[in-house]
Amino acid sequence: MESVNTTSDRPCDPRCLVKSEAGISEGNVGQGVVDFPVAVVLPAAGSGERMGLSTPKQFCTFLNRPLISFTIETFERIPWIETIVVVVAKESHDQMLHIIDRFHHTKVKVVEGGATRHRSIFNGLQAFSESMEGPSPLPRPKVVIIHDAVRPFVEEDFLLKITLAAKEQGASGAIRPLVSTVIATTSEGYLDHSLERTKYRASEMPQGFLYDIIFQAYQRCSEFDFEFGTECLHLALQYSGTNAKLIEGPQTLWKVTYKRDLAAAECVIKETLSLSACLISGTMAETVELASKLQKNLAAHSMTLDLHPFVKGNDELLSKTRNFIQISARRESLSEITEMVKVLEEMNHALLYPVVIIWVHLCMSEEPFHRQNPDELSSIMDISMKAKQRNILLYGIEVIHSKIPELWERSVERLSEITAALIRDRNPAFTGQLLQA
Ligand SMILES: Nc1ccn([C@@H]2O[C@H](COP(=O)(O)OP(=O)(O)OP(=O)(O)O)[C@@H](O)[C@H]2O)c(=O)n1
Ligand SMILES: O=P(O)(O)OC[C@@H](O)[C@@H](O)[C@@H](O)CO
Repeated sequence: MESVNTTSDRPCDPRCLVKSEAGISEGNVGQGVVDFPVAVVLPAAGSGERMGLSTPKQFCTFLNRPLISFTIETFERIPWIETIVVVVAKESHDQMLHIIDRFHHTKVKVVEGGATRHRSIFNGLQAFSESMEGPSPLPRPKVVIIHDAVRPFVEEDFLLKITLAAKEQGASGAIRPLVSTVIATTSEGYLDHSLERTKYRASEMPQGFLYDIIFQAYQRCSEFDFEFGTECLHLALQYSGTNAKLIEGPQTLWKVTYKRDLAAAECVIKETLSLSACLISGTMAETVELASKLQKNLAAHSMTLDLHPFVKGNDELLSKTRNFIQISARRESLSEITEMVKVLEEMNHALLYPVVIIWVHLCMSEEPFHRQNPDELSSIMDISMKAKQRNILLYGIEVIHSKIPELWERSVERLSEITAALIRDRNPAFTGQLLQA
């Protein structure tokens, strides 16, 4: 069992931007309501056979991070959750410690999993219990949340509902409507009967329990349960006589099981990252006009651009987004981009999610920038190569300020489309290029 640092030094989770727009700001949902210790057990010792990859799915990466890191981040941001126990296979122990260190995760303890999910969960629960052998136990929680490590999208307000219901009822669980009818088959592989779908629900995660109830259930359950069971709520009912309160959760609770689920998870995160951007335009009339047009056009792509000067130390502003668009007509502005990269690196702003910087060069003459300054092209590439190593993706776009209104409008439209695509896709392949709008 290992412990790691307990301070958190990270900018806002982009997914909380969604909540903040929905009026739910991170971190104050449960304060004052949860006045008892809460811990989480994340079973993550599976092999991910259905994913069909050599890497267990919890360690498959997207946006330069393993799936499990996104799930841990969700829980470590919640102030009323004290401890996160991650249960991994013995052979993944060092890899898990590396992930914790690499992404500065907090509150995390790592314990060894078992041959089945129930055995892994029980091992996780035992981390809180006195035992003759082994290191000193973690402080015993009043409520323990059990959540599959391969379900990265769970929101604080739903976790609060599950936690409070578990405190009151002894057990609680997330459910979702079935999307396919459940049928029973004969031994010959024919239809025996179908279940009336309205009477059934899919059991999802998170689930919450009074710690003593679920720990007792695992102490009493059979070898058959350990070997073949998949439902913690059943154990609580069968062995602790506790009937779980069922709470319908959002559709984002899905479990990453197949390859398509990994692609879907990446898509959800990218969508959330692209909701906002910081737009820096300087004071020149033409750049201010272009910024205003860009802001209006990107609103049509569901992107909110806030016009702000990029001020070092303005952590409140910088923590709100991971997208920065600098519009400039001056050649020297590349040095400003270098400074921006330096500030973002010092803030570790790209630790968890790739940061996008788009340098828009407004060419006031008919002679494109790259013809006027051929050596600058290599500078953009050099700056972007270094920035990419720190998860900062730098793109260049050149737009010529045509005197012909139709040409100018068409260029602005193309600039908007390219900008939206770069922010949304965050494709490292296009970094360092000077694209033409
Ligand atoms: N012995 C096991 C088996 C599963 N799990 C965890 O339980 C969660 C849900 O299980 P599942 O989706 O079935 O994961 P796998 O067993 O890895 O997937 P598969 O059945 O495709 O092999 C996952 O986070 C998985 O890592 C675990 O901790 N210990
Ligand atoms: O069954 P699997 O091992 O694929 O995954 C575990 C799921 O069954 C479980 O997370 C929910 O059904 C709730 O118990």
